[in-house]
Amino acid sequence: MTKVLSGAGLRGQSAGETALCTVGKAAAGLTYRGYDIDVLADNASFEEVAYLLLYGTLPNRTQLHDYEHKLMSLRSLPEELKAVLELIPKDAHPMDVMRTGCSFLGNIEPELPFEKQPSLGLHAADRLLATLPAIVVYWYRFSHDGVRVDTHNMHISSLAGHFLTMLHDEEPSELHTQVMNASLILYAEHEFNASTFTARVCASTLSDMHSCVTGGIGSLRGPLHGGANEAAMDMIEPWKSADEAEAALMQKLANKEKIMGFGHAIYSERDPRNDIIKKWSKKLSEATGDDHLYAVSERCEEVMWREKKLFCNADFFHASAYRFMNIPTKLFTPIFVCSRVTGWAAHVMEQRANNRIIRPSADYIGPDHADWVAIDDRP
Ligand SMILES: CC(=O)SCCNC(=O)CCNC(=O)[C@H](O)C(C)(C)COP(=O)(O)OP(=O)(O)OC[C@H]1O[C@@H](n2cnc3c(N)ncnc32)[C@H](O)[C@@H]1OP(=O)(O)O
Ligand SMILES: O=C([O-])CC(=O)C(=O)O
Repeated sequence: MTKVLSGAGLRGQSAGETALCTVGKAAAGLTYRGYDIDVLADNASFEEVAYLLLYGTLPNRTQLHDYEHKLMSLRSLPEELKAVLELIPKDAHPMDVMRTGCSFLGNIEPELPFEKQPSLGLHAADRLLATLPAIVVYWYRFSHDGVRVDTHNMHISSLAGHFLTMLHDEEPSELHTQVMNASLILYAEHEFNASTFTARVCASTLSDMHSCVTGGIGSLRGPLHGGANEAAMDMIEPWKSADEAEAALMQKLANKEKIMGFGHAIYSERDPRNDIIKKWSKKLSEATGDDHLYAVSERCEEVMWREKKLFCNADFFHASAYRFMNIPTKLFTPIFVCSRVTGWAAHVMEQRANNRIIRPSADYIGPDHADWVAIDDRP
């Protein structure tokens, strides 16, 4: 059996410096470059937040206009990439599609020599930010509906609106655009979480942006990280009332199961993003005439706090919010990618600006010495 080391998971250990984000300030706070998450979610567009993370300051009106137009102009997918996406079967997981799409784009549009001109990294980041939503929705609509979506839309400036329009073939309501915008802001950045750390380790070898982001997608996929929004939906979907949810959840806790969408490696009191997405989930529940899903989610929150003192993380109320907007469960974690790519890329740029290869040590727990045994003498 594997021995769990006291330092397992590197919890509480600093692995470097960042100017991008604070997580768990006074046990519960979150800021991006000093701006509080509540303020950003209430006032900013996702594009403003992306600019803040990647370019270092909030854009003025002209800079924002230019940035939005730049991102819009980068939405088209190359024909070779579309051909690859069309080969991926319908039952593939969209996170695998994104991983492949990102990696393939790196073959046909490799990042130019960023060592000589660091700003080339930002161009690769902007291209990924503009194309990742197109990659996943193009594949989804082709494999599920046989439709080749035109991803080059110069009409809708927000990534939130563009994503929902490509997915549903119609422009979203104001409410849906607002919720998606807030969701993208909440998911954009989170210090040295597992996927960002993956991207930074990759960057520290002086690898290219596409490799760093591809690695980030792979790390985010797991249910202990970004995959939790999808896993939370799978859990709550069958429960048709709050009482049914409570009984089923109590059984899961008795079985010592992990409940997806609860707990956090850094926050100890609450996840500040939960109040924000929960508020939007409630608004959507009222707007759609939902008669149980929001109540089920709220009861899960009550039971988990009462029984385990565990709070909802950013993922839990995202599940119901996305369902109310008719987003298929399999696309929940890919939306997280469309947002977190800003954080990953900003960390890659930060790592490159002050780089030393990341190479920690391990505490060796194997045998001191092993005598060689010839192959025919082995048991
Ligand atoms: C966007 C994001 O990535 S947010 C995280 C999304 N992930 C999830 O929602 C998955 C469910 N949550 C978890 O697995 C964990 O809470 C993590 C991975 C987020 C954090 O993990 P850690 O910091 O290692 O916390 P750890 O696992 O040590 O938890 C401490 C105790 O609480 C328990 N616990 C933590 N989270 C949960 C949970 N969701 N359900 C049940 N018990 C839990 C653990 O079993 C452990 O109990 P023990 O001391 O009796 O063994
Ligand atoms: O920070 C973490 O460990 C997980 C994460 O990415 C997030 O909560 O957004």
